[in-house]
Amino acid sequence: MTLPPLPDRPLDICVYGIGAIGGVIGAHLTRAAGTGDIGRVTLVARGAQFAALRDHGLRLRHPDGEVETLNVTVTDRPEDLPPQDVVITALKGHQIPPLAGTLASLLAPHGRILPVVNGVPWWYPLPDGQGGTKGADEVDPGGVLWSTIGRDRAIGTIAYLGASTPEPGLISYDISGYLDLGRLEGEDRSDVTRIAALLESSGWLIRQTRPFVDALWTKMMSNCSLNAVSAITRTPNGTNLAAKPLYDFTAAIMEEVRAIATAEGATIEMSTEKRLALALRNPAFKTSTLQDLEKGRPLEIEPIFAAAAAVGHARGVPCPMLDLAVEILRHVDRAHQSA
Ligand SMILES: NC(=O)C1=CN([C@@H]2O[C@H](COP(=O)(O)OP(=O)(O)OC[C@H]3O[C@@H](n4cnc5c(N)ncnc54)[C@H](OP(=O)(O)O)[C@@H]3O)[C@@H](O)[C@H]2O)C=CC1
Ligand SMILES: CC(C)(CO)C(=O)C(=O)O
Repeated sequence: MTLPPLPDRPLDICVYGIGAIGGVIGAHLTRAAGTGDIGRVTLVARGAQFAALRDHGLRLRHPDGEVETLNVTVTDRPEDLPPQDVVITALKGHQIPPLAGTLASLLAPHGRILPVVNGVPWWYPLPDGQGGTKGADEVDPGGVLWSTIGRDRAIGTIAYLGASTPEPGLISYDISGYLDLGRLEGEDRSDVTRIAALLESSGWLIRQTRPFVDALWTKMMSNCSLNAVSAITRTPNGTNLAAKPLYDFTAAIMEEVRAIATAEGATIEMSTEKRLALALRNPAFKTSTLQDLEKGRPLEIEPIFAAAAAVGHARGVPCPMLDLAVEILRHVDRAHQSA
């Protein structure tokens, strides 16, 4: 990796996309702005969310129900911001490629990007068939992020938590959790260590699972199954898992993703039964895919489900249940978008 090191001063941070996850991360960082290693913290939002945050601050509903109001520095004009040391994107997978140029311009030459995203991340290297690597086409069509931003700048970031946006300006932190940060084995991790410490100082629980592919595919196991089934049925995990055929469908996808993970050199330690039992602890939680469906938004089908299936196909791992879920979701999404 030939990136210049991060500067030896507090780091300016921009959180790009203030929805559920960006709202929770942005709130924590804003509270800690100007302390320790955290410099200025700026949020990038748009539309009604931008107006509400600017005019009334960010209201964070904690998992215990308490609501905290924070004054935030927010803009809807990222092009006006000075170069940032760290950019955290909390966008849907399909919302990132169109922002490749904006994100590249926003980053200082030494800037790092933390894409908090479910699914196969755009920086995840897959064989290009010519002895090199490339990103997943389903995630980064045409390799625009790969070539414009560059995968070296990206620090893998996985959100193990549940959040939602009930109304503009209100971020609901529904299921408390942690962020898992990492790079692939063999890559320089000094920036990971520093940014992990910085996030921890803002009140986050941070893990740095090694090898990081284990964390990545463990999360993928949940998303490909729980998120898919909830969007197909339009009901939360608790309702789905109470019906044996849906429990079995969810579990079958989990096992397929486990096999794909193994082919990718990753180990998913958690058993399918344990993961499903964990989901049942929050039976009413609506996955982010179900939240999108209910809000009439496009679903993250290609970056999460189709990309995972594509990795399976490329590795020769059969994943018929995941394929079925992808096809049903594409139909659901098409019907929904044309309604
Ligand atoms: N919600 C959850 O519990 C979890 C989500 N995740 C993952 O985290 C990622 C983020 O998800 P989540 O927070 O739920 O998504 P949200 O849709 O809640 O948030 C995305 C935000 O980015 C905004 N945005 C999109 N494009 C732009 C743009 N060009 N300029 C400014 N703002 C923009 C959206 O605005 P607008 O509303 O106008 O589109 C929205 O506010 C996803 O990959 C998701 O799968 C991971 C773990 C849990
Ligand atoms: C909370 C969880 C793990 C559910 O699968 C998730 O990541 C999501 O809703 O996107």
